[in-house]
Amino acid sequence: MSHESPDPRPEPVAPAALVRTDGSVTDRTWDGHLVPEGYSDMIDGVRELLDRIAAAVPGADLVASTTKAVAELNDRFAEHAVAEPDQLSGRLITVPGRAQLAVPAVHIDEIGEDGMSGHVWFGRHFLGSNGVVHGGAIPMLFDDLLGRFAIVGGGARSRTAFLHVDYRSVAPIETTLRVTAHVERVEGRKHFLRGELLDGDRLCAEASALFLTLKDGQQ
Ligand SMILES: CCCCCCCC(=O)SCCNC(=O)CCNC(=O)[C@H](O)C(C)(C)COP(=O)(O)OP(=O)(O)OC[C@H]1O[C@@H](n2cnc3c(N)ncnc32)[C@H](O)[C@@H]1OP(=O)(O)O
Repeated sequence: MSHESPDPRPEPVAPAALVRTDGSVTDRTWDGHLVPEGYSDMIDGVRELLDRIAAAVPGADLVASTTKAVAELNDRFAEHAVAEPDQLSGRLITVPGRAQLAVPAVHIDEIGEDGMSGHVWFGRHFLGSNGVVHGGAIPMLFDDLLGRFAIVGGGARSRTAFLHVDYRSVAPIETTLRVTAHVERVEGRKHFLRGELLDGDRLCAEASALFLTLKDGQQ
């Protein structure tokens, strides 16, 4: 059984090249590794695939061909495995979601030293139930976004000490939601940050977090 339904996915806005928030273009990760052309498009494609799989009831033919294609891709990617310091995924700071597939892709509209605003669109991959974003995806979004500000400036490595999320109202999937984040205060190594997720003017969730700059030699 198949239903014709309008495709709710927004037009892709992630650029093919890695465009920084000031409009300049880079082809490197934040720690200097060269990124192959089309890498962020590949990540966008895989994100879409996750949404498509979540939303589909495939026939046996499609299940079998997908299983075979995925097995082949797994083998090919295994041949290109690198050690953690050399990996690209998660290190593309200019790409929504840093090319880390577990992280919801936040598109930054404005960014400064102390805060940012942007938007995010959760596809079916992030469905909890009843048209609502999975509750676990929202802390993931905040941890990643707020953690980014803990390294703005000196670029020092930091780690989440606590992340508190209040779910104020449901966050719908397949809807463009607004995201804000700002630094509340800094006390030595301690960076206190806050964030909000909004559907229009309606507050869906808010977060407060403490990130600690790591000491020399701290793992
Ligand atoms: C761009 C990329 C963005 C990605 C962001 C993703 C970030 C992450 O998810 S990191 C992974 C998740 N987090 C972790 O695994 C952290 C595990 N915990 C730890 O490693 C340690 O407990 C760590 C580093 C947080 C703190 O340890 P340590 O550096 O020894 O701090 P410590 O000396 O105990 O405390 C320092 C200060 O922080 C305070 N503090 C520490 N933890 C907490 C806490 N949970 N709540 C409140 N205050 C705290 C202490 O009270 C102390 O305050 P003060 O200086 O005023 O006395």
